[in-house]
Amino acid sequence: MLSNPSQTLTALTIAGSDSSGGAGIQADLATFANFNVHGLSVITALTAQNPQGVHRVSLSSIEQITAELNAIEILKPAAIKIGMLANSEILNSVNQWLNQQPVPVVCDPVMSATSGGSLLDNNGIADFKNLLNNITLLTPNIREAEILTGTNIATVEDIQLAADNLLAMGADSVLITGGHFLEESDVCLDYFKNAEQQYWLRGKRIATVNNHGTGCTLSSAIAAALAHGYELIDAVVLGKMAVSQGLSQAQSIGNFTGAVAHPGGPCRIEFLPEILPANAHPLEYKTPAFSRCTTEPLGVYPVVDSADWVEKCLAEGVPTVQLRVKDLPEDTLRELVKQSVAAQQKYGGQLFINDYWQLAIEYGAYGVHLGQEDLDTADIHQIAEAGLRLGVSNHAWYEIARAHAIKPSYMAIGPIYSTPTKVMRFAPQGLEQLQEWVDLLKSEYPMTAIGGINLERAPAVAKSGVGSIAVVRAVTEAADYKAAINELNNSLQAEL
Ligand SMILES: Cc1ncc(COP(=O)(O)OP(=O)(O)O)c(N)n1
Ligand SMILES: Cc1nc(C(=O)O)sc1CCOP(=O)(O)O
Ligand SMILES: [Mg+2]
Repeated sequence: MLSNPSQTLTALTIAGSDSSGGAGIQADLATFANFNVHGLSVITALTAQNPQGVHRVSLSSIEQITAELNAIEILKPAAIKIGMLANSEILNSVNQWLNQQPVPVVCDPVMSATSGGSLLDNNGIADFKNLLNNITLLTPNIREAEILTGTNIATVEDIQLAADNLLAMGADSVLITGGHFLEESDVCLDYFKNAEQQYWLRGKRIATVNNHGTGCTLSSAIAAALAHGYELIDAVVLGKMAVSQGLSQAQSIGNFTGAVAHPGGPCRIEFLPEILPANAHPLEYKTPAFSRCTTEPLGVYPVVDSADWVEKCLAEGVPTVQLRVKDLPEDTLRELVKQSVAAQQKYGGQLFINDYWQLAIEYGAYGVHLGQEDLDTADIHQIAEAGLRLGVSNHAWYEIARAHAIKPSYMAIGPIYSTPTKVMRFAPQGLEQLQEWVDLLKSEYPMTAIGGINLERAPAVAKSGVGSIAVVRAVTEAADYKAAINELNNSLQAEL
């Protein structure tokens, strides 16, 4: 899933062995390998199980578990995944060791096997809250959330309440998975919450009985992504994609139910989850219907700060242009938008207005370009209903999943290289990340790449197949802007 890092990354799973190979340590190590992370393992218990049931459980001694934990410490796991803990004695000794660990911990509160056998005794369940202060992300399914909170979960509101309870019990963040919620629906809804944010993840429901190891795969995939240094919210998206893709390829074993597959390789867009807008009800949210762009790919895309520049670029035949201005008085802004729309009517082309979506609607611009922060406040449905196109900026997996819920007219990816034009919270993506996102998204969205792209870098960017290059300085600071537009266009045309 994630490419090879420059040095070996390690992640640790503390879990039980599943003799049938689909869950537990076996699933965790396969998942780590898929994410190019070296897996360390501390085995809390050996289970003799197959798809018909758990036949026997043999617990590791506390001495053995402690020795293994201490032994692997020098290999510096960059993230930890916790699965089966079996009883309160093991739980409390693992917890004591976790107190000294400075890395993120993802915990799947394993209580029973898919086939029904108990994997955590009642004292362990009672002591579970002891562990929660050391947990970065808890990933219970509905049943586990019910047991940990002592509540019944039947509705969207019940899930939200359970998440609040689990946070109050001490977990930093919680992801309640919805595999067993609204099972007849064609979507699967998971709910994420922490002190900073809450959102619903909506993914395609993969209807299969071969789902052994789903919770193990999700939690270890998130841990592996954290080991790579991803933010938690991005790691959750990557974990969800790995599970959906794995379920889509899961097969039975002979006549027996099988487990989540670990196919590796690039992810397909059908497995990219949507992160629904924060104020949307997950059962009522309607995806806006944005018009497609007229000219796709979007081609050379200058991002400029005056109506004069809009006109010069459109006169030069660029297919797409953006008016991007900041901190101007209302009167000046109106005049700029009005003149830019007039230039578009004269020369044709696709004019996007950055930020000022109401003015864009009022003056009949071709489209609006919004950043992720703007998505919190803009009325997305109003923009779509007014017939304007929408472009959205993306800098991370979380943002892509968020934009995917809106189905914009195009997706912008940036910053590809570092740029002095704008203070960015994100490191440069580089060409490899650009390529991964182009391969994932291009079948559904026209795309553009932005950030630090100049004439020398344009051929390499165009090679990704992105189909469009958005630039500020490469046009507005060029000695000869017409020649610059021409050269950028040549780079793109060479890859069509
Ligand atoms: C084509 C394109 N991509 C990204 C951006 C950045 O937009 P945004 O995140 O809204 O940031 P500001 O431009 O408003 O600073 C863009 N403008 N155009
Ligand atoms: C406005 C903007 N948005 C970016 C993003 O990554 O979202 S990068 C960027 C600045 C691009 O300027 P230049 O072409 O001069 O590097
Ligand atoms: Mg903006």
